[in-house]
Amino acid sequence: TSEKMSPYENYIEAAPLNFFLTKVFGIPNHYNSSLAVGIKDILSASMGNLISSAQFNYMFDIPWLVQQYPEQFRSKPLLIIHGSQRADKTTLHENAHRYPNITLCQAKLDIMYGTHHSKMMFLLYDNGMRVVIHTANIIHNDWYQKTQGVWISPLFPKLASDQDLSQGDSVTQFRKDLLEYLGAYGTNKHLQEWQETIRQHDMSSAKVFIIGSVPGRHTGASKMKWGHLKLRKVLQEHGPDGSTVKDWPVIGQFSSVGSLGSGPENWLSSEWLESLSTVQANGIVKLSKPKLNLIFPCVENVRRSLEGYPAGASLPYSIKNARKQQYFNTFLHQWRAFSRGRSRASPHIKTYTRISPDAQYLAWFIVTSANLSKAAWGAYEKNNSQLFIRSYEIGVLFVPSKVEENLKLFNVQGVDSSKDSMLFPLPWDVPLTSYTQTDRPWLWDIAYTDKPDSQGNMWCPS
Ligand SMILES: O=C(O)c1cnc2c(C(=O)O)cccc2c1O
Repeated sequence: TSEKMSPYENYIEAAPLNFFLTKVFGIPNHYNSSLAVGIKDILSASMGNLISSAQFNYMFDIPWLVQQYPEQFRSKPLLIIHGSQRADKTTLHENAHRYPNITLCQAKLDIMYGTHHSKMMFLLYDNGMRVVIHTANIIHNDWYQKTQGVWISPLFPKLASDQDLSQGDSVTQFRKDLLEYLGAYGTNKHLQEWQETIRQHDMSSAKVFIIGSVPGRHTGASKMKWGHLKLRKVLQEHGPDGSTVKDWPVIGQFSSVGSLGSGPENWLSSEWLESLSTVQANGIVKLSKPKLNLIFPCVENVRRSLEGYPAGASLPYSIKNARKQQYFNTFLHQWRAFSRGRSRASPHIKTYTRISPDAQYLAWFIVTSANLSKAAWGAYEKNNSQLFIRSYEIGVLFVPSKVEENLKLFNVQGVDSSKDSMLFPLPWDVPLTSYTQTDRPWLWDIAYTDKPDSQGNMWCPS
């Protein structure tokens, strides 16, 4: 293995949470030197001597992906898990065809409008494996000038062959939940081989919970396994206590918005917010529903971004949905990330958290592929007896007590001098910045021709 400290080891002491943002081209280097990684860093030989890998995603530029691996790893077996169908699937196969080491696996999407959104890497080395859960498509633009989130697992060592395979799970049941998520893809030989590989690795060092979504109408014991009900279940058991977070706001930050219903009580402020404001079930404290703050770029945020209006091609909020839910605008705040040098790096990251009113503490934090939509998080059906989910999503939930035994909260800014504090590297600025009177949420399918963007262009979608 390489003698020099690998970039990952350099960061690990500064990133006890393994939570990084992607490097951004065109901002001062300081903001790319700590807590930031590029795809080449993730795939670099300093992370391990790669034997094979798997890439779960929505969009793939296969020739570009191959080029992101170090030359000596470009012919290693690579499994690509996608949700493309019909012409998109044909195109993917045409692009993969010339790489004998690449195998394609199509995730079943039997439900209308469902997508394979999940973004995850399995990296198998000669001395263990890593799991990477992130928010970026496998295309150049997603790793160039956007704000994206990446969780990189510690190196999970291989279990000794005589070791009982039931060993090696973590306090958050990371491996069990990951295997259950993979099980939902059904019987695919290559995915089943990866499940066996995962079973052979000790993942006891994983300190995050998996919050996944898989398409289906989930009932009975499966109802709480996915989407916002999985979050609700984890927070009931391991969340903050009600007295601590009473009246703490919930913050949602995302890069796309679905059809949320004609009023907040249809889904947003009812079942969805109820899950995000769940506290440990011991308290009988009847909590008032907390304030909900949402972060989604306004037109000006997009216009001024490094990419200009084209950043909005990855912010697919449609006028059709927007006009049906004007109430949504009352929750909105601007994208601002001055603290991370990324106010102009348009967000494609999705994050959710519960934060103290003075913005000093976090009760928990999620980075995920899931945007603000019923398709991603699920919606109750049949009198709350089933949860209907359309898409595959995956994210990780950080809970203080699972990161460190007696840690109750994460610190946000300035470090609380008390020993039991841990700084959480927020991707965006607090306090939040409201929209101005004239600000409107970015909509990707209308024209903006009164002011040119940072590149001097207008936006005239066809
Ligand atoms: O990251 C993703 O999984 C993802 C999924 N879908 C889209 C769409 C769309 O579905 O129309 C448009 C533009 C960007 C994305 C995107 O970035």
